[in-house]
This record gives sequence, structure tokens and C-alpha cells, in this order.
Amino acid sequence: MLSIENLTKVYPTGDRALENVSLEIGGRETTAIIGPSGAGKSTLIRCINRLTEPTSGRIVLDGTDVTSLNKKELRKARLDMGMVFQEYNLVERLTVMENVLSGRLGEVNTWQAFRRQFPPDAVEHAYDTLETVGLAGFEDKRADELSGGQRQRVGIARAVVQEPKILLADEPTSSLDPETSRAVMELLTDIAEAENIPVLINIHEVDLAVEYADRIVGITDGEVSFEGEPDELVEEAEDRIYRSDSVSKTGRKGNDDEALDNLGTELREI
Ligand SMILES: Nc1ncnc2c1ncn2[C@@H]1O[C@H](COP(=O)(O)OP(=O)(O)OP(=O)(O)O)[C@@H](O)[C@H]1O
Repeated sequence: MLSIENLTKVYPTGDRALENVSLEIGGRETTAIIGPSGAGKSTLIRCINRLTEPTSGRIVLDGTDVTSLNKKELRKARLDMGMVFQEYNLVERLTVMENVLSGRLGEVNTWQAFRRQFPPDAVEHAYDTLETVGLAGFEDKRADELSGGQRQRVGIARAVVQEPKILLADEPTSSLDPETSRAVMELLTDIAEAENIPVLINIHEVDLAVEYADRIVGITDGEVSFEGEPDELVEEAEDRIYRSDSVSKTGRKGNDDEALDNLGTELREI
């Protein structure tokens, strides 16, 4: 169970990205965080494993107060929090298998890591996980030979072999085409069930959130503006979440789209 308690983040620039955010995430539920651009979604995900340091508040994972850990303790605690990134964060010149096993690096010493000596159960788990994510047979391919969707599958497999207590995903579909995005969302929700862990996803596309998530959390101007099941996300709730936004919500025309339309009209008139 992950408890986020009164989380506040103020960047050194003075930007108040999060204001007293409290949430509980548990079971094997997929929670989607939606909201306008700049609302604080990414900051929220990154504060959980302290890739971004919270200003105040607490993050408690299965009884461990992550916010109070020193560097060494934090490295260990991060093994419990698998992270999937928008840009995959793979080591391009390493193979798929090496990238996946890097999820277990925290468990072996430097010499073992250098000799690529991982425990046999880790290697077996990596093979199984590659099969789960649809990449059986890709073990020896280099990461830079893969498509975006395949890279993201490697990123997910790397997070899963850590055997985390929670999976965090920061815009995992933003660099992917719609069909691949759906496949990745399906995979993440399947993993939540199979591994019996909660998955927290920062996602731009409301339609994907509604289709795949069990629960939706709306963030607006750094605060929780909605919390509920996908079918509770009626138009009024969406308007509340996106009240100050014009571009991020899928399916709704924003200022940029309108500006492009106007430009098109003007060009046709010349
Ligand atoms: N490193 C930083 N330094 C200063 N301000 C930052 C930093 N990162 C984010 N911010 C600010 O914090 C606020 C929240 O940003 P964040 O990236 O968390 O939003 P987001 O909802 O994930 O946006 P998007 O959907 O566009 O990625 C914004 O006002 C942003 O400008």
C-alpha cells in the first residue's frame, strides 16, 4: 500500500507544482493520473521515488517512510518501486537481456555487475518476463535495434524483474502511436493483476485512462481535483479537471489546434 500524505512540491524557481496532495494506492489497481499540461502529474510520480525531492509531506510504502530515508536506504527502497519512463531510459548499446537485468543491479555488487553475474533466479525471471511482454527471442538484440513499442516493453520488463511493490509509469505512451499505446496500457494493467501490485500511470490521453484504468485521479494546478472510477468521469468532472487548460484533453480542440485551423484558413485565403 502506498500512502501519499500532504505532498507539497515547490521548485527552487518558486513554481508550486503540488499542494497538499493526499492519495492511497493499493491492491492490484491501475490508477491513471490525468490533468492539464503543467498540472503536476509528472512531479507527483517523480516525488514518490524521490527522483524529485518533495518539499513537504510523506510518502509511505508498506510502512516505510520513503521521505525520511538516507541515500543508501533510498537506493534499496527504489527497488520496491519499478519505474517506467516516457523515453524508455534504456542503455542503447546493451542487449535487451542486459537492459532487463539492470533492474536487478541493486542486488549484486559492482564486480558481479561488471561480470554480468546475476543470480540464476533473476535470469529465469527475466526470460519469463520478456515472454510476458511479448519479447521472447529478443534477448540478444541491442536496444538500439528496437522500435519504440518494443523499447517500452523492455522498460516495463526491467521494472517488473525488480519484483517491485508498486509500478510507476510517467507518460509511458507519449512517444508511441495510438495502437502501440493501447498495447502498452493493456500490458501494464495485465501486469498489475498478474504481479498483484498497484500501477500508477501519468497519462495525457483521457480516452486511454478511461478504457484501461480502474481509478482516475485528476490533478489541476497541483491539487487533486477528481478521484473516482472511469464511469464517474462525466463531462462536469472533466471540465473541473481541465478548467484552465485548452490543449491537453484528447478529443477537444484547444488553442493550438484552433490557431492551426485559423492559419490554414488564412493561407487558403492568400
Ligand atoms: N525542474 C523544474 N524546475 C522548475 N519548475 C518545474 C520543474 N519541473 C516542473 N516544473 C514546474 O512544475 C509544474 C508542474 O510540472 P509537471 O511537469 O509536474 O506537470 P505535468 O502535469 O506533468 O505536465 P505535462 O503533462 O506537460 O508533462 C509546472 O508549472 C512546471 O513548469
